[in-house]
Amino acid sequence: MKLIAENLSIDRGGRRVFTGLSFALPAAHGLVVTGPNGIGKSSLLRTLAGLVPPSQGQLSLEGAEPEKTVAEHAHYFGHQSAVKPALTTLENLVFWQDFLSPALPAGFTPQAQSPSAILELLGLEHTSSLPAAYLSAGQTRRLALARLFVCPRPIWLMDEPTSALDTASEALLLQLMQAHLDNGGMIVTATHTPLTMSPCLTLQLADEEESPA
Ligand SMILES: Nc1ncnc2c1ncn2[C@@H]1O[C@H](COP(=O)(O)OP(=O)(O)OP(=O)(O)O)[C@@H](O)[C@H]1O
Repeated sequence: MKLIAENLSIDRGGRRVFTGLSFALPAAHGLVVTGPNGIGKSSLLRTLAGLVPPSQGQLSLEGAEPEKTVAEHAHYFGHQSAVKPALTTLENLVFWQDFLSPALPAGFTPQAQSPSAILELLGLEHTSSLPAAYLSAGQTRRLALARLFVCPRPIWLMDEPTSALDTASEALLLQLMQAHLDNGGMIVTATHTPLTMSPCLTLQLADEEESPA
């Protein structure tokens, strides 16, 4: 399995954010996208997630389930947590498990976890019958993360994944990210915080006008 971006251009609000971006990400690899504020890291992740269409260029996933798009092979873990506040934490996960369809291309074989098992793993079991509106910011992030485990998909798109997490939760997140790579998954993450994943590629976005000639 390989995620390939060819000659991508992305526009936001009528302005070109970047152009001519290409990369290839093999299975079981992470890709850390770095660059200054406003350079287009979140926009790239949103394009990979199918939320912002590219103005030019192509995305493809070699070795994918043929009837599914790149976005249908991906989980998007963005700034907003996609948590329904009126549902309990358990109901949130049951909803996502019913709503999302898994993608299990060759070489990617993790089992879906049950909502209650992943709540326990992420230290949220005591909140299972609590409306998600009552969770703290860090607990809400952990619930958003739990969604990635109830429906296995090989590509994780993670925008500043450590935000709002305490030190222990951040360490657990890094372990889970590494386990995802070890299972043959891929992670594209935009971050200002150094993250340890192995093997890992980097993609530095830079303002073309400020790049050396
Ligand atoms: N919905 C939108 N409408 C118009 N412009 C937008 C929209 N979303 C983002 N932009 C613009 O696109 C550019 C890239 O934004 P983006 O959020 O991708 O940057 P970023 O590299 O992730 O920044 P940061 O490090 O601050 O999170 C910025 O100039 C931003 O103002």
